[in-house]
Parts: sequence; structure tokens; C-alpha cells
Amino acid sequence: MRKPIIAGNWKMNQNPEQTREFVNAVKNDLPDTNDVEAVIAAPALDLATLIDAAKDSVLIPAAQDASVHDKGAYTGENSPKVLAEMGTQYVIIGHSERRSYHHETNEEVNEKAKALFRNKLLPIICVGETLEQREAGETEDLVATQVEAALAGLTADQVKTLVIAYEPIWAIGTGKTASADQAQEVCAHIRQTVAKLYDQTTADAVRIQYGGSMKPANVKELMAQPDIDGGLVGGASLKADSFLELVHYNN
Ligand SMILES: O=C[C@H](O)COP(=O)(O)O
Repeated sequence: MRKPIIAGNWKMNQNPEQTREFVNAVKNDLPDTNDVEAVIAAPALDLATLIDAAKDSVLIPAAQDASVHDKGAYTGENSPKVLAEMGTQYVIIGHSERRSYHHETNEEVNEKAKALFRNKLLPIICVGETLEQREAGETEDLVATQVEAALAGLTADQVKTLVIAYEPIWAIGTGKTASADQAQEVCAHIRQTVAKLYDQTTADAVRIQYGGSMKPANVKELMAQPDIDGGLVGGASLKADSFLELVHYNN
């Protein structure tokens, strides 16, 4: 039985004061962590505040990216070693905004996944296609290639603990959600890809999120799909009320 995981990705929004207000507003109303994991991936500048404010709650702190290096002369980078020391649990890697604006390659995403495991952090690996790629019928091959590259060299035991987020780029921040059927089809394909690369037990353990205009109005239908185990949510995770509705999708 895979534990659902709803993760807010704040992107470059919220400041430390807003972060503390948000955590104070949600922390006593979160679901039992055995039922649903509630995660917030804050900007690096807010992470210390998030971790401090959330310390007596079940809210799980996450980062939005990490360096492939633990330390050294890498100006502007965030060390996975320090993220772990601070109390971060998950780190998003390979988000389409990083692939597009920072030209991150599949190989770098793989290096980052290895750096996270080296530091006992868990990756949330993002994959997904553009509208042009979808219309050209390339979605399944593209997503399988991204998954295979990201997981290269990882053990089955590592893969069982990580999260893959399927985020069709055309649905991110656009208000256009993939239909539940479209999202399920690609998430099932991702699971089959993991089964081919590893085995069915590993594929059955890995958690797959959908991301792209997920909101309180559509979370229930998306989460009802057999291969969707969670959501990676941008805009709708910024407000406390909306985030609480998302993590309580089952009520
Ligand atoms: O990481 C989150 C996704 O990019 C989705 O963003 P969105 O919910 O604002 O569409």
C-alpha cells in the first residue's frame, strides 16, 4: 500500500514571514502522517523558517533543488549535505522550470538523485512533456527516457523510496489540468517503465505524483486513479486553506 504524498511546490513565492504564518495556520490541522504525507517545498531562503516553524508538526520540509556537490566553490548552489543537516527530507529535482530555464539535462538530474541519496535525502523527480511533444505522440517515449536516465545506477531499494512527479508542462500554471484519464495513462506508463528497469515489486512501491493545475476542485478525481499516489502542487499550495483542502482530499 503506497502512502499518498501531497507536496506544495512554492517555487519563488513567499518570504520567511509568510512561511511562518502559513505553517502556523496549517500545522494543527494536517492529516495523520500515516494516512497522507503533507510536504512543503519552500524556496531556499525560507527553508530555515519552514523547518523551525514546522518542528512540532507533521509537516514535512522539502527543497526545490540541490547541487550535485556536497561543498566547494559552486557559487549560488545549495548543498544537499547542508539541506539534510537542516532537517530537509525531500528535494524536488528535474522540475521543468529548471530543465527549461537552467538547461538541466537528464544526466544532471541523475547526478542530483545520487547526491541526494548520498546524503539520505529523498528525491521527487519531475518528468513530463510539452504540448508539442504530446501532439506529436512522443509523451510515452519521452517520459520513459527521462525516468530511465534519472534512475540510472540507483538500486531497487533506493527507487522504492523515491517519488516521481508526472507534470505535463502544458498543464503547469495554466489552469489546464490533464484529465484524470490522461494523467493516469502516463503515470501507469511510468510505473511500467520502472517495472521493466527493475521489477514489479519496485514498481509497485514507487510513488507517482501528478502535477499541473491540481487544486481542491480536481484533487479527488486525480487521486482516485490507481497509479496516482499524490500531487505536486504549485499555485494551489500557497494559501493555507487551499493546501489543507488538498491534503484532506479524502474527507
Ligand atoms: O511543481 C508544481 C507544478 O509545476 C505545478 O504547478 P501548478 O500547480 O501551479 O500548475
